[in-house]
Amino acid sequence: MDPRQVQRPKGVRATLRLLAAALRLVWRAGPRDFIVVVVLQLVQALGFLALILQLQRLLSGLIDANTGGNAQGVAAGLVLFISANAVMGLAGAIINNRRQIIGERVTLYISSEILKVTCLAELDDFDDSDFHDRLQRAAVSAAGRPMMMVQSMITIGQSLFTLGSLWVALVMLQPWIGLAMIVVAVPVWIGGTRVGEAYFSFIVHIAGMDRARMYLFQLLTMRDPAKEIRAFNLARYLAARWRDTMTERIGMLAATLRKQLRASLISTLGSNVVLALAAGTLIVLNNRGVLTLAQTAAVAAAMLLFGQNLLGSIAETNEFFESAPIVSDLNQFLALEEQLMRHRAGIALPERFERIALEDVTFRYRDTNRDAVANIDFTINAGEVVALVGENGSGKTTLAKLIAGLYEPRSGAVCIDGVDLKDADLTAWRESVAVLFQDFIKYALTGTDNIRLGATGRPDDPDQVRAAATAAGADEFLSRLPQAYETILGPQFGRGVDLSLGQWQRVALARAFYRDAPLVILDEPTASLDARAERDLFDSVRQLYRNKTVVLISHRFSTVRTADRIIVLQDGRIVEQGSHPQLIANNGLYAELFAIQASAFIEEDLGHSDEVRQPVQP
Ligand SMILES: Nc1ncnc2c1ncn2[C@@H]1O[C@H](COP(=O)(O)OP(=O)(O)OP(=O)(O)O)[C@@H](O)[C@H]1O
Repeated sequence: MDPRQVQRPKGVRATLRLLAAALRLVWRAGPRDFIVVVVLQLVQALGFLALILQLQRLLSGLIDANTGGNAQGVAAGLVLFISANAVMGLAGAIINNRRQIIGERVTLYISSEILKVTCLAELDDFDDSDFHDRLQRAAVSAAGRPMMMVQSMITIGQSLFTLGSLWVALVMLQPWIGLAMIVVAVPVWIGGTRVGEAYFSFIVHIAGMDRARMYLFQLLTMRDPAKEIRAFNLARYLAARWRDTMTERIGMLAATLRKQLRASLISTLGSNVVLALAAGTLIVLNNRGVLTLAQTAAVAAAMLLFGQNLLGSIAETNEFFESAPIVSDLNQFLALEEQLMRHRAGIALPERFERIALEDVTFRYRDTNRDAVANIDFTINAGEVVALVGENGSGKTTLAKLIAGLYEPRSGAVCIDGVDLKDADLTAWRESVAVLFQDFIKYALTGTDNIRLGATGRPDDPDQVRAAATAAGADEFLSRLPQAYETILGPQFGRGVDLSLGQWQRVALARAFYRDAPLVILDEPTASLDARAERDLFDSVRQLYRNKTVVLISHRFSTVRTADRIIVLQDGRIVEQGSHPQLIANNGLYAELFAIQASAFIEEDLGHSDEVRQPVQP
């Protein structure tokens, strides 16, 4: 992604707006702790003011006492001085304690907000690498940022209170020095913004690369890819590629850190020069008798504290400016929620539909240059079993996703009882659809959970879970597991066990059965099933889906031939449709594909017979 496309907060106003947004964030995450911290910071700052003024009084008292004055005032002043110091120490301890919990709460709040957006995002967004980069920046790069920003904000807030009260004390003691102290802060501000910009540019550049690196890391550490990576001896090769991307990242980070260091050094130097000039002025004022010794000492102490506080807050300021554009970027990501929500609100569809009509539907995936499906026109009536047939890449799954409302057509419409899905309440429509994808998820959860995920809104009913499993042919093996249905399916958690691919497919089918939706889309439901399981499945499908509408995708003609209607796709277009006998009589693509599959069986059979018949030549 071009980093110039990313909006950054520019100028004092934008930074202040961002600060306000960050404050809102902290407020929403935990208002009580926030108030406690702010009040204590105020106490600390006032404590500083009291300390400085008390110091001057103490010094004057001491000088008075030395010259024969009253020493009682000195003792009382000393008690006040120590009390103020103790209160400040206590306040500091409580602030440190509370800000940790605020940071955690803000992280929890932000992560939940990020999840809200990702839950609303559509499949099309997940096909978009820019969306993944933004998500990566929000979830990974910005994950710790709210906490850092809050912490630096609190420290800066504390420093600002302190600096403010020291500044008031300085102005009261010597206005010119007070003015000079404002100038000291300018290089710190400029340096901070430079440091922040450098780091944000790095983060924007690195997002895609970081995702690729994490992907390689997952390939090497997750269970699913482990077998192929070992069988192909790929581990070392992939680890080397991972190391290369990591090394490249470190190189880019080092260059960014050099830029940051340069900016920090220049700003520190600038502030120190102004401080030195102010100190020189103070000496001159003392030498000329403009300030008394006590005043000079108090101003010097205040200046020292001011300088220390300011220079001590450079790291925090840099961190604040580093976090600012990242948090601004995060805010922009979170703002997507509103846009995505608008997309979801729409006309409510009836629970049971009568007709699904695809009207001249054309769809092209993002960043591709050809239509995956084009000019598709057909109708599915409630209760029909419609099969989609065609060679690999002909557009069957794409059509299924369009019907399920997972993608929006580029042109044309998918209408449910006359309502275009574009205008409908998609969440409600998806409740009416049960889809079993060919690449279904193998949830590393219990058998019960794997089935119950089909309808999480329904009250827990073990009988229904078992009924769905029985219909899908999964009850037999699930019951035999060590903890039966409560066994975790996946050995990576709690002594769970893995299943065979065919068994997994039956569990996924059970999930679809359990959903009990009026429209069922089965994308290659029998791909991993043995012949007996396939036959059993279709017996139960007919039984279970007597009152339902079924869209069936399969390369197995034994499976599709029973459908009421078969739609044949080629290169994303419908080339034929009809019942099995009609399509065979048509002698078109369907008949050709059917003949190829049938002859493959026969040839295999003959080939095997030949092998048996012909003796092996020595
Ligand atoms: N997310 C995607 N992004 C870009 N192109 C895609 C995406 N998914 C599928 N395609 C492309 O769309 C076309 C149709 O794919 P689709 O998955 O619908 O085919 P299919 O008929 O289901 O194939 P198969 O029989 O192999 O499952 C293919 O050319 C494929 O490369």
